[in-house]
Amino acid sequence: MGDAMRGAKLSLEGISKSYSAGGVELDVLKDVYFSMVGGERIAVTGASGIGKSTLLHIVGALDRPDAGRLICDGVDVFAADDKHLAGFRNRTIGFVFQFHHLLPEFTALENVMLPRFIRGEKGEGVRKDAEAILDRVGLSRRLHHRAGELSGGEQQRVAIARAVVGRPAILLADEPTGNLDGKNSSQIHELLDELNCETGMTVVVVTHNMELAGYMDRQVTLEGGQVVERT
Ligand SMILES: Nc1ncnc2c1ncn2[C@@H]1O[C@H](COP(=O)(O)OP(=O)(O)OP(=O)(O)O)[C@@H](O)[C@H]1O
Repeated sequence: MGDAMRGAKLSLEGISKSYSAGGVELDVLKDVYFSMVGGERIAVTGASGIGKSTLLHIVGALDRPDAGRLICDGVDVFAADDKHLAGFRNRTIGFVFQFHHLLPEFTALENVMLPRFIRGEKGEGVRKDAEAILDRVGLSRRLHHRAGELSGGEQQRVAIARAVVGRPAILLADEPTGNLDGKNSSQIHELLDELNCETGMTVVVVTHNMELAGYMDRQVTLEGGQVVERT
């Protein structure tokens, strides 16, 4: 996988986020303070609907908070204009969604090359990197399968390959095993662990699986709009 990635130092300082829907105001995140150092593996747990995805979307700059700052290696992320924000998302963050969001008509290889094309990179290097990372996640024999033809576990591995092909400092995974059986679920967690070890990238995983959460360096729970440290 070439040169090592490195986790970034990231802090949330007084982050708040509310939604209003149907005349009801919902305060999902309330003045959240939370820091992570580079290379940590963090599990985020909490009841359904408590705000885990909301938190992850803000950490990944997919959504803006109503108040508070996100500081990444000393830079105030949301103070930047949309162009720089897109740059942060594209270069610093890798995002794995619960339902992978692959393009079903495109091959595994094309899906993994896509983020690099979006960055404006092209050429043989992009293909080689995509092939290498697909090999790394055990899919060297599925490069030219359409994403829609792969099994659930294979699709999620392609999604992880796509998230890390740009060598992000931070990998955010929102219930990446939510739709997988126990064996596939363990394999995905092992893969995330190995990538963390090999590259030094920070890994933040939202999971309902307390046993898998127990293997992470830190476990935090979202409760009453706050991040509570468990370990
Ligand atoms: N765009 C939105 N507009 C209005 N309400 C929203 C919006 N997005 C989320 N919510 C509400 O905010 C709360 C937190 O949602 P979120 O998806 O962050 O929870 P979660 O902890 O990830 O849930 P789950 O474990 O079920 O995936 C929920 O009650 C949800 O209904």
